[in-house]
Amino acid sequence: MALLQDMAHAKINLFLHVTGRRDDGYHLLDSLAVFAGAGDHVTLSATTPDDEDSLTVQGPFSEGLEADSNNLILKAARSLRHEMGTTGRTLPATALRLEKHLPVASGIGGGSADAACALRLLTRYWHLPADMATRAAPTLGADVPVCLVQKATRMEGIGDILTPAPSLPEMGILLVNPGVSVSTPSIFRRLAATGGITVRPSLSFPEAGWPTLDALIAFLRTTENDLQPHAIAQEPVIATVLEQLAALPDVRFSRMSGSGATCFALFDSAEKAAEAARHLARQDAARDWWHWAGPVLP
Ligand SMILES: C[C@](O)(CO)[C@H](O)COP(=O)(O)OP(=O)(O)OC[C@H]1O[C@@H](n2ccc(N)nc2=O)[C@H](O)[C@@H]1O
Ligand SMILES: Nc1ncnc2c1ncn2[C@@H]1O[C@H](COP(=O)(O)OP(=O)(O)OP(=O)(O)O)[C@@H](O)[C@H]1O
Repeated sequence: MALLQDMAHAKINLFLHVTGRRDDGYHLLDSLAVFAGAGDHVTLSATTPDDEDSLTVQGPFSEGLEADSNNLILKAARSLRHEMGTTGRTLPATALRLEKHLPVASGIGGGSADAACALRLLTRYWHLPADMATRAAPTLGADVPVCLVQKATRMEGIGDILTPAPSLPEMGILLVNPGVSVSTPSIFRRLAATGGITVRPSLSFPEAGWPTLDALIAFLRTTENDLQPHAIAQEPVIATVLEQLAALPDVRFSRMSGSGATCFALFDSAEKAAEAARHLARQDAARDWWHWAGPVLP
């Protein structure tokens, strides 16, 4: 019987600037990440005391995703056990279940969101201090810290310096993935190979936030996703997705998230996003694409 459950929501980078490169090859970023209602479901059940933590994976995007020790959910469990290592406290084994609804390797942080979700669930189940999950998160991936927070956040550093975003307007979002998986390292490698770090003046967020979608969009138009041209060069279908999004009824803004291939479009409401999704689904080009429409989380 499931004891605890939580959702691993999709992370969307409304903009993503690459501002530098560290000696270890990791890139310095500036990004505004928000979370959509779309997400994977993770449940935790108790298991017999002698068992190891286990994982089963189901759901529409489970195919090809191994439930083995490389899965970020089991890595999250190991990282917390490692953090506890020196205290001598025994943590009971758990049976974790992932229902995978987000496309894998798609720029919306699915694996990172799962890892963060597992950290939240295990911290609750094992009654661990919250800062243990905060310490473990960056060891699991650059997007895991922001996914642990799961709220609109400015990401800086390599994704490890987080500041709550100022207030955002209500809006609807449509996420579209054309069914190509994109490896994040390959897109950063493409960017590095072109020496392509754009020097910009530092960006300031309005302290009072963006009271309307118009205000947010005016701000987003001063920004870019620096990974987008490199992802399009690798997967030209992303340009087709962006063309389709820009042509949707009532669309206000569209762009690629993260390292792709998922693109997003913003609307005045979740209802308008859902209406646009129905329109998109009728287009031949989009017949096999994954999409999700709904609210951006507050
Ligand atoms: C593109 C973003 O999704 C934006 O939110 C993230 O920066 C990527 O986060 P992620 O997928 O959790 O990334 P990781 O799994 O930690 O890193 C994958 C690879 O991407 C590159 N990488 C990642 C993050 C970063 N700030 N600089 C990088 O250069 C590195 O080559 C790294 O080996
Ligand atoms: N639970 C998981 N869900 C998805 N991918 C996982 C998981 N565990 C391990 N992985 C591996 O992590 C890699 C990245 O997957 P993920 O879905 O997080 O990419 P992404 O959406 O591009 O993330 P980001 O936006 O953080 O770059 C995949 O190649 C996959 O094999």
